[in-house]
Amino acid sequence: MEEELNAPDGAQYTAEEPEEDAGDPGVRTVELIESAPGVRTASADCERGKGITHPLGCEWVDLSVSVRVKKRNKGERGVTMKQLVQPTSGYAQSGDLLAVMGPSGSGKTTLLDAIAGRMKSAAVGGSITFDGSVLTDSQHQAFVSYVAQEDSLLGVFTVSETLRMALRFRYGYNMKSEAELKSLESHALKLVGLTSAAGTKVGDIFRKGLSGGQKRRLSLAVELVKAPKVMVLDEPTSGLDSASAFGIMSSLTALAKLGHTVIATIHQPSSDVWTLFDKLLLLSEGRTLFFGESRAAVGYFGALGHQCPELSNPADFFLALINTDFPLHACDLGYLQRAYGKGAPAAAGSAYAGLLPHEVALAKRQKKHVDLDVLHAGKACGFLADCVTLSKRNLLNNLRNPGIFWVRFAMYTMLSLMIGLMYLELGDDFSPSSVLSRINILFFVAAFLVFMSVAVLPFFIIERATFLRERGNGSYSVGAFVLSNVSMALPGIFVIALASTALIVPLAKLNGFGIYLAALTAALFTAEGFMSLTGALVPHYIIGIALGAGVFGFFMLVEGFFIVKDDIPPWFIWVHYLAFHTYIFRAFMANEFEPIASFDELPGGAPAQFSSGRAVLEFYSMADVAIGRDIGIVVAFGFFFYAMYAVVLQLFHTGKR
Ligand SMILES: Nc1ncnc2c1ncn2[C@@H]1O[C@H](COP(=O)(O)OP(=O)(O)OP(=O)(O)O)[C@@H](O)[C@H]1O
Repeated sequence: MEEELNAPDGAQYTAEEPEEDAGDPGVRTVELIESAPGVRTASADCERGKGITHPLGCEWVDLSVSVRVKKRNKGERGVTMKQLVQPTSGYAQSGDLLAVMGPSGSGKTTLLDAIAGRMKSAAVGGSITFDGSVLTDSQHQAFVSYVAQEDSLLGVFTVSETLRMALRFRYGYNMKSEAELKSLESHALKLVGLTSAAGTKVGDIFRKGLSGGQKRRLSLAVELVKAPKVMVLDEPTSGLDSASAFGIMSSLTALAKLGHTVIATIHQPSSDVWTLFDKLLLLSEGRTLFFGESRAAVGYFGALGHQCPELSNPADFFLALINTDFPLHACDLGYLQRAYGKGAPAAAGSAYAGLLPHEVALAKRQKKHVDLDVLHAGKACGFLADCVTLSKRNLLNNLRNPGIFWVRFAMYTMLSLMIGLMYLELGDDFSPSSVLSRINILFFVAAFLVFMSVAVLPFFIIERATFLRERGNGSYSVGAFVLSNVSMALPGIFVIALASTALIVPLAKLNGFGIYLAALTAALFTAEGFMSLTGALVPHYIIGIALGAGVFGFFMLVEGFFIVKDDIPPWFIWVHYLAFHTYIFRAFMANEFEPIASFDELPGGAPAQFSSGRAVLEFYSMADVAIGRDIGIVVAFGFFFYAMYAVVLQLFHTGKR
């Protein structure tokens, strides 16, 4: 079972030397994986390129990335294209650890995103092939795992639970036994050095958990357990101390030696880490200054007149050389670019320079198409299994994250108790003034309890980052995500509505407990659907809260309380129909007033304004209320919001940038 972790395509991974592999004199043997009994280790089976009969990972030819930017010059308007990455060619094959280095802003992330197929709005030129084929989006997701620069983990889960869920998304429930899953989990933990932290919670704003470096390592392990063929990592060592950085890079090297292709950007590798790289791609200002065997880089730059001093870390030397932001040691970049472009590096035996190394050419001849069986192995479970995993996760997350359920539950309970006490035994009072009290309590519940759903938005937006990562890596579909969100939101909503109803209705002695509960549950369900949609539409929760509050405020204004429907100006009447608050208020009003046959007369025997509950409903233009239909409309709005939420996620939250 460890083999699945270690070998992305076990069938193609043998201990035999490939026919035409000339070997590599500069090979290092890596003994880094502490293997479980019976697990092949990197050192036992393969050195770079050896033992892998299927050596081609990915190749890019004349790859460039451009984005549209507004023209900046005075008097000029419109947009122009800005090239973030100039045409560059290269490859990373099974067994390789390719390090992409360059100063900040040099285009490393952009290049990585392009290779990993994560560009949405940018124009990507040239070609990128994996095992000789151009991949579709879904093939990309199965073939390539991407570890982004920012960690996006759910804070309420332990390290072990986080990995278990990643395994469930990969294997579902029938493919692996509990023992096999446990073994995969513990092997991944060993690889990233988190065994002792297996039971530690990731941590969030409510609780302390893993350190930044540990989170980084967990993000890596989450992708590692899926055994992807190609791993693309943006700054896997950022925030780590030098020993941890070396540990992580060692694990990645070992992984590469077992047949994976590993491409990673790295900012400031120590000299120990530098020795682990197989290949190096050096970028500055979006231009490639070097691509080739990392051990050839010192000689290459030496040949161009930039000799790395003895006992210096070559990584530090190169980065200082090509950093134009702080040009303390910076050289003439133009010269290096021209030299690279002219093929000077080929002479140094280091550059791609349009010449495919013989093993890549061989693999291209042997294997023209992507092995679809391998790709399908990337995701071995279906929609239902994903729904089960996501539902379990949502339920636990809702229960464990105080901000999602418990804080709201406490707020609703306290407020409902106050409402119940404020309007104590109102139902026994049939004086003319009780009409106003009844209408006010119902408006307050319909408007303010719904309004409080805004509080959940920040958590939706925090969790969106996790969704983006998982969707980008093909863990599950939008449908499974939304369906499990909806189904797991319902129990919490029902409990909150029940607690609120149980406090308000008996204390205030209102009519129709069951209908009141149904209307409040529907209202909270729909409000949460609206906030989910809002959360998907806005870039930041502050904007989302402002937007949600603004819309809810507007809906309250036109729901028929502050101004009766017949008096709403024609230019706003459409909002009255669009606002789901309207239907909640109508259902509450009908539920309360319909059963009241009469109200008391005014003191002195003068008739009151409203003789009966029916008269109140008529005054508020609510004579036509059919409670079931109105609650049904609220629920329909809820499903509409969730459907729109799914559409927005599908179209705009693809995990690409
Ligand atoms: N959508 C965009 N529009 C305009 N410029 C962009 C866009 N995306 C990135 N850039 C610019 O492209 C350059 C390269 O960005 P990129 O994030 O790839 O750099 P990087 O080398 O990964 O930097 P760092 O090491 O700091 O993460 C930067 O100058 C950045 O401002």
